[in-house]
Order: sequence, then structure tokens, then C-alpha cells
Amino acid sequence: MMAQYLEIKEAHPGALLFYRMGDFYEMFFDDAVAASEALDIALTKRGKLNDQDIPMCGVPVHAAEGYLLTLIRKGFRVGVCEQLEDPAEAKKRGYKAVVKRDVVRLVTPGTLTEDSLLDARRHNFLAAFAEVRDESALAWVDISTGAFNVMTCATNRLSPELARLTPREVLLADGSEMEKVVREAGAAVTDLGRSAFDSTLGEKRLCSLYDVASLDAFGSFTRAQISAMAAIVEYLEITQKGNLPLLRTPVVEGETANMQIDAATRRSLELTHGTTGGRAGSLLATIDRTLTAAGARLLERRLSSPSRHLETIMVRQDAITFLTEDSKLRGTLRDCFRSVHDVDRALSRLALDRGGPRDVAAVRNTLTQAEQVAAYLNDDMPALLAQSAADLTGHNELLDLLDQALVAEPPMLARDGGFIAPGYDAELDEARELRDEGRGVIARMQQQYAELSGVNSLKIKHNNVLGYFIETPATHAEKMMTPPLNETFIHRQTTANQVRFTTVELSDIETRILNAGGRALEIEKRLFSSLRSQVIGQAGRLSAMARALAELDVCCGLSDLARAENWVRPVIDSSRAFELKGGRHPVVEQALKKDGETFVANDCELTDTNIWLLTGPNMAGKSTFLRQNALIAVLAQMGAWVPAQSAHIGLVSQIFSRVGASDDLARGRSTFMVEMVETAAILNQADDRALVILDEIGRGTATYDGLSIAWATLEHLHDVNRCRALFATHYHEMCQLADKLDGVANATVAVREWEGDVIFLHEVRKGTADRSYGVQVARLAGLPPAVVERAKVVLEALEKGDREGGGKQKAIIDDLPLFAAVAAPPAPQTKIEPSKIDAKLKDIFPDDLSPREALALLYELKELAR
Ligand SMILES: Nc1ncnc2c1ncn2[C@@H]1O[C@H](COP(=O)(O)OP(=O)(O)OP(=O)(O)O)[C@@H](O)[C@H]1O
Repeated sequence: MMAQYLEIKEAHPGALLFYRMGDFYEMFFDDAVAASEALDIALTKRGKLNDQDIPMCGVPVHAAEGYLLTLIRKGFRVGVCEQLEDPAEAKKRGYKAVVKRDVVRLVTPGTLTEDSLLDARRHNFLAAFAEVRDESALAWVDISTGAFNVMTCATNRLSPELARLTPREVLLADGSEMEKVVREAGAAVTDLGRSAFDSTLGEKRLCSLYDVASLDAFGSFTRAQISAMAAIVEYLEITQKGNLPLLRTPVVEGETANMQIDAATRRSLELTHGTTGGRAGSLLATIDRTLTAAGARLLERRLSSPSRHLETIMVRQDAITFLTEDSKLRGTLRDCFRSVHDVDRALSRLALDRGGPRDVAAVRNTLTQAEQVAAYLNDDMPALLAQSAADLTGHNELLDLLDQALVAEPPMLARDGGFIAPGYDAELDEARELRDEGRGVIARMQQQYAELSGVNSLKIKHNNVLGYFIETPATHAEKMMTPPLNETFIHRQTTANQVRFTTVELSDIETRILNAGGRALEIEKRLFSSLRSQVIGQAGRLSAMARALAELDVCCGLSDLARAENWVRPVIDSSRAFELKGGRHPVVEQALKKDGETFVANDCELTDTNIWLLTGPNMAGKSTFLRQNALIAVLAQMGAWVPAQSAHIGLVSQIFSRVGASDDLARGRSTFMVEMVETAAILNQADDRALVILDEIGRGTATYDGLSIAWATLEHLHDVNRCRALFATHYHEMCQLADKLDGVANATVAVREWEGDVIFLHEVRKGTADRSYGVQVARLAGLPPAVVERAKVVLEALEKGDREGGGKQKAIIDDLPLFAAVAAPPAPQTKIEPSKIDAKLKDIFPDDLSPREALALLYELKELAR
């Protein structure tokens, strides 16, 4: 057995081997050491090789999926080695013959198909990057749904495309220099021999896969694109051991089809992943009202790849508008979606021969829903809805067949039987009748035997060793084994408390029942295989149906959201407009709403001036404002409505965001270095249709260095990139640039001061901020009072030094009293001087509120706050 193990292991380098032994998958040698640590299971030993103990660990087959998932998540790949024959078969070849085994499948991060190992609402992409001479391409596939895409992708575009697609695994040709880029994108790297990427061989491989003479039928592909697609097919053949999944015909995605968003921007905007890496807190989580898994996946794709095609965007908008206006239709359709199954994944499992009757039932149930949905749609509706209706219908024949063939709730596995409906197959009905009749006969026999023996507690039971047997308590043993009863009852076994018998008659019946049951199961399995082929035969059209349902689900979800959250349809055109009235940050707004607070809406106008230079206190809402405008552009171009009173956006080609500081020590980059690398990327890449948001550039270094860098960056954006941009800064000196540069306007986020505290109004207005109120915010954050007081003194001195200039700053700072002298915190103010109150209240409240009313309001607010 060890010889067999070692041979199989050698044939699958780089994979842990799950070696099937009865009810366990065992691992040996280094695999056992690595797996026991990764899975936190006991490491034992089994036998010796060359006088050395063989380390071993194992997992039970019934729980293997969970362990597999842990191993895949930890970066392992696993070869699943099964027993290919019954041990009894092997024994026939001789006492020492080893059961035949081989790897039936290599499980890798990009090739999962099991529901339990996949997130239903996210795609699981396997990608391949190919370079042929001076061109390169990226292909990607989700084998759990069959979606297959390819695009030309320059090496410097690989990182942003991987950030968009987030594949779990990327195939590279041996020696490729892209390994680092792939690892940084968080995907597993798999090196394949260069022959897997050979485009000539690849073309043949693809033609034979799709059974066509030339790939021209699907579009025109470059050599690099063919090479990347072929590598994927080759890898699937290796990992699935020839059992290829259903792959839809490849779709070429244009390089300029989507808004370009790089990895850093995606992270900072938290489009599909929140700061913690999951969905929580992301824009996706906020807008996702889809009811089907396929709808959720489509929504994620849409949000990750906002379109740059006006027509595509408008078609989606039209459908959403229509559904927004017809809430009854929307509600009806959404009710149907609740019963829609994940047909794509069911089809894929069926094609890989990992599916069961429940997958066929998923197709049937979804077809039924699709018919219903189609009945509510018609040709007078917007194109996207009318087109969906066409894809949902025309499956009557298959639906009738499945309706007749399957019971309502079939079991997961064909081998469990009982899924074919009565009346569908005469032969099966007959076998079942015989089997069931046998069971009735057994019940009657039990009664007769009890009467015959006078043992009321006599039972006829069944187990795998004895088959059917008669059982009585041991106290009746003697009676049963003496005449006349021993003429009928033949003794089989005595246990501690029971005696077991059989009879000639019982053996006969048993054979009959077993034969009939076995035959019924065989017939069911045969029928399942025929149903499976018929379903797979229509996979293309079924995928189109699933796609149409997902599309409708996304449209209904976005309409529902638009209605509930008071969003509007943005006007999108090819102008350079960027005009938002009453824009809101969808994620922050929702979070505030949960706490019963209201989000303050703000306008943004970059049509006449290209750049807004935003100054304002800390915590005022600058970052929120910056982000909300970028998010609105993303939502608008994915075809959704947007959180604003009105929006007019000229197509945005790229979005860049440099918001918030993070270091990347693992890559040897300090916070400031990361900031500069990202700023460099923006200045080098942003075109005049880009939307750039930059938050506090330069804050990671000395004040004057930072100010100079921020200054020059803004000038570059204005003169060279000529893009639309929002630029937030605490360098108030930069506000002068608005006078010098035509395309720059100053804006600020308003706050009010109240007794030394700041009140955040979150209102963005034209103009400049006079100060940053950093010290007040620090106080709010709970800095020790001594530090706050000291900071105030230092700030005053610095400002005085600035004002008086001429090298006086140093002298002023030298004059500062020592920390200890000012550090004692002042006694807390218990009383406000009455004369000051009027003036302050006037400052905060509108003129038509009397001081008395205002004061009452304040007290009320204080109570509320308490
Ligand atoms: N328009 C708004 N309406 C209501 N609350 C808001 C609004 N904008 C921001 N806030 C709240 O204010 C908090 C601070 O906002 P934000 O981080 O955008 O401030 P900032 O000006 O960028 O601060 P800093 O300069 O310190 O980074 C947010 O967490 C949010 O809860």
C-alpha cells in the first residue's frame, strides 16, 4: 500500500494527498505533519519505512469538506485520491492485493465547485496571465458558473485588473515576472509549464473544447488571449482529471469598457470589501438588495466594473426607472425571485458529475419561476426587461419532462433513490411495488411468527450482516430452539440479551425484496443520468435564463433601494459635467440612520472649475464628502440611481482616490512612501476624463515639505492632467492657488464654535476655512487636559510667530513658559457668563429664534444627548 501511496504522491507534486482508506482520508509523511498543524488534528504514526516511523494523520470522509476548505484557505492544494474499486474486488486478485486508487481531482483555490466551499454570493475566479511577444492578456473563469472572459492586459494593468476581479488563483507561465504582482493581489500563484501557454496548441485545444473549426465564431482573439484561455483549459483538464466543467463561450472584454479603478482606490473607497476585508461596511453591502445568489454575484461584478459605455448605462437606467415607477410589478417579481435557485452552480456540478437530483430539481423549480416572471413582462417595457423575457421562456419541453420525472423534494444524491416521481417510468413503478409489497409481507410474517411461537415481543429486523432476521428476548431461547418451533426457526446468532433466527420463507422474501429494491435504485440511477444529459444539453439556454433572472434581480434590487432611500436617476452624457445637488454618502448615511441621525447633504460642482480645494476643520466631514462624490460616480456608471437630489455626470474614465494613510511595512514602505507611490500613480496616469480625490497629500512629512508637495501636485493636476478633482488639505496657504489657477475653487466644511468647542455642521460651502480646530477635536477625543492646554499655548505662540514673521518665531518659542508651568488644567467652567449667552446663541441659531427659545432648545438637546 505504501508503494502505491508513494507512486501516486510522486505523480502529484505540490499537492497534499488525501489518500482514501475506508471511511478516512489519510495523510502520510510531510503531508501529515503540515496538515495536522494546519488543521489542528492529532499527528500519529503508522508503520515504518526504512526503519523510520511514518507520520500519519487523517480526517473522516463525511467531514472532509470542512477540512478541505481550511486547507485551501491556508494556501494548500489537495489531491483527492479515491478507492476505485470495492475492497472485495481487490481480494479476488489475491490476499495481499491493494485496492486500486487514484487521484480523481485536484482541489485548488480557483477550482472549487462545492456549495459548502463557496460563497454563494461571490464569484470564485481562476485567472491566467499570458505574455506572447510584446502583448499580454488576462483570462478568467468561474468554474462554478462557467463564466469565461478574456481581455488584453498590459503588464502594468495587471494589478488593477486583479483588484477588480479578485481571483483566488492565477496561472502564470514558469519564470513569469508577474508572480509578485499576483501575490500582492492576494491570489494564489500556480506556475504552469510554458507548453500550457502555447497559443497554437491552445487554439486547437479550445476548438476541440467548443467543437468548432475556428474560434472566429466567438470573436477575434489575439495570440496572448488564446494563450491565456488555453492555459485555463489545460489546468482544468489537469485538476478535474478530464472531467471538464461547462465553460460558456469566451467573451472578450474591451480594455476601455470599464471605468479604471486601481487597487488602492478600491480599498480606500471600500467598494466591495470593507476595511476588515469582508463585505461589512462596503458600498456593496449597503446597496445589495438582491434575493438570488446569481443576482448578488452580478451586482458585485457591476459595482467592481462600472461601465464607460453610455448606451450600456442608459439601458440599465431605463429598466431601473421603469421598475421604480411600478412598485407592484417590482414586488411581484421579487416574490418570484425568492424561489429561484442557483442554476449556474447546479449546472456546473451536473456537468462535473458532482451533482444530484436536487440540482436537477433546482433547474426545474427555477424554470417554473422563470415562466411566471416572463408572464409579467412584455415588449413595451424597456429593452433590458423585454430582452430578459425572451430568455426566460421557451423551455416548456424540458420543464414538462422534469415536472413529470421528479418528486417535489428529491434527495441530494442519486444513490439515495426515491427522486423519480411515480408514474414516470413503468419499469420503476413495478420494481418499487414489489419492494414495497415485500415490506408489507414482512410485517404480516412478524405477526404470524409471534402467534406461532407465542412470543409477543418477537420482531423481524434487518442489519447489514444478517439481512432480515427474527429476534426474541434471550429468555425465549430454549423454547424457540426445541421442537416443534425449531422446525421453523433456524438459529443464527445469540447476543447478550437476544436470540436471532431465520426461516426458509424469510430468506426467500428477503431475496425478493432486495432484488426489487436494488433494481429500483438501478433504474433511478439510469433515469437520473438521462435527465442530467438532457439538462446539460440545454446548458447554454439555461445559462441565458439564469443570467436574465440575475439581471432582473439586480434591477429590482436597485429600484427598491432607489425608492426606499430616495435616490435619483443621474443624467449621464459625454460632457465634462460633474454637478451633484444634495449628494450623500450612502454608507455613512445608512450608519447614521441606524443611530437616528441625519446625514447632511452637500452639492459638488466641478463642471466650470475642475478642482475644488477643500479646507476645513478635522472631523468636519471632508473625507466623507470626497468619497461620496467618487461613490456617486461609480454608482452612476454601473447603471444605478444615486444618493442625491439631482446628478449630472459626464462619463468618468478613471477614478483615483488617495484617502487616509496606511503603511505597508510588509513591502518595506512607510506611510509616507505609500502615499507618494499612490500620488505618483495618479499624476502619471490620470487623463482628462478622470475623477481624482486626494485627501491631505503631504501630511506624512515635515510641514513645509508636505505643503510644497501638495502645492505642486495640485498644479500638476490642473495644468497637466486637467482632470476633475477634489483636493482636501489642512494647508490653508494653498487657498491662494484659487486666485492663480482658473480651474481651482476654494470650498470649506462649516463648523461653529461654542464655548471653545466645535460644533460640526457638515455643510460644504464655497470659501476657505480660517483654522483647523485640531486642538478642539483633540480635546473631544480625550487627550489629557494638560496636553490640550499646552497645545493651545504652543499654537498661539506659533501663530504669533507666523504673523510677526522676520525670524521672530524662535524668540517667541524660546519665551514659552515651561510645560509644567502651564500644564495644570483650568477649573472646569460651571457657569457661562450671562452677557455672553445672547451673543453666542445668535451665532448659532437662525435670527428668528429668540434667545429664550434657543436656550430652551439647547437644554432639550442636552437632555437628549444625556
Ligand atoms: N455630511 C455629513 N452629515 C452627517 N455626518 C457627517 C457628514 N460628513 C461626515 N459626517 C460625520 O463626521 C465624521 C468625520 O467625517 P470625516 O472623516 O469625513 O472628517 P474629516 O474632515 O475628513 O476629518 P479629518 O480631517 O480629521 O480626517 C464621520 O465619521 C461622520 O460620522
